Amino acid sequence: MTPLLETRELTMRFGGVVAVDRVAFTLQEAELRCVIGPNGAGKSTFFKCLTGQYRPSSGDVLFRGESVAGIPTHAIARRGVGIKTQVPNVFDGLSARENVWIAANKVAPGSIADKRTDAAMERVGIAGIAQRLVGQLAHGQRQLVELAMVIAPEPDLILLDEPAAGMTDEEVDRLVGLIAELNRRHALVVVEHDMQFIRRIAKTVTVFHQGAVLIEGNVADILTNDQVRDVYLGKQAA
Ligand SMILES: Nc1ncnc2c1ncn2[C@@H]1O[C@H](COP(=O)(O)OP(=O)(O)OP(=O)(O)O)[C@@H](O)[C@H]1O
Repeated sequence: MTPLLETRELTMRFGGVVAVDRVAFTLQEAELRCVIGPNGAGKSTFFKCLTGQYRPSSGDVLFRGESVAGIPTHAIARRGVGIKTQVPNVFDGLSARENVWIAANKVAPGSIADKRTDAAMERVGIAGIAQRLVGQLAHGQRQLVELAMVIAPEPDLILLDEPAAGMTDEEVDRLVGLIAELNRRHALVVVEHDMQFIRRIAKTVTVFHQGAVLIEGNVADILTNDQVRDVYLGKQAA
């Protein structure tokens, strides 16, 4: 079966630094995959190659078997990929609902956008702040508005880069439940540094180290793996 998302020999160099080194990654329909690794392991660069923020130096990224390497982020989104980057992507001067509506309207204009906007806000739990200006919301609420913007176009695949960053404990609790709920309808790739968060959401985990995949497996095995512990502690992998 053609994977939903695949990378082949994916490589990204910055001058002499090989940030992503011939990575082969496969995600099937309906999967939830977490990508972890210590600082500088290449997670963000890998994410940016998936989302069109970077054009890979070599290798390929395939969505449903078609190459998307190097095409712009908005074009990848239009193919059915919801993307939440680390950089906020909201209009502060507009209401929460207006922001979500703009995202929905890009893919399905008119009354369908209205329906999808309300459904996404309900799913994320922000219907109560629909009319509030985004610029006046707390950080965690803004993150939820961004998540509603990601799901409103009803993507097949959702890519999240460090979604728990800067959230309060309460907001993280909510995000944990939300990711499980999202995974009932969407495949997800979650890039995350925070191991406590990973412990709570992950099923299958891919560990990056020095730009390459060190190991892949179920979360319980990964979190008790000696090699993984060593690279997090800054020791050389065996
Ligand atoms: N724009 C860039 N120019 C030059 N080098 C870069 C650039 N972006 C990343 N790198 C280098 O590539 C390597 C991988 O960085 P990357 O940010 O992808 O790692 P990461 O796993 O996301 O780390 P972190 O958890 O700290 O965000 C590092 O050595 C980093 O210094």
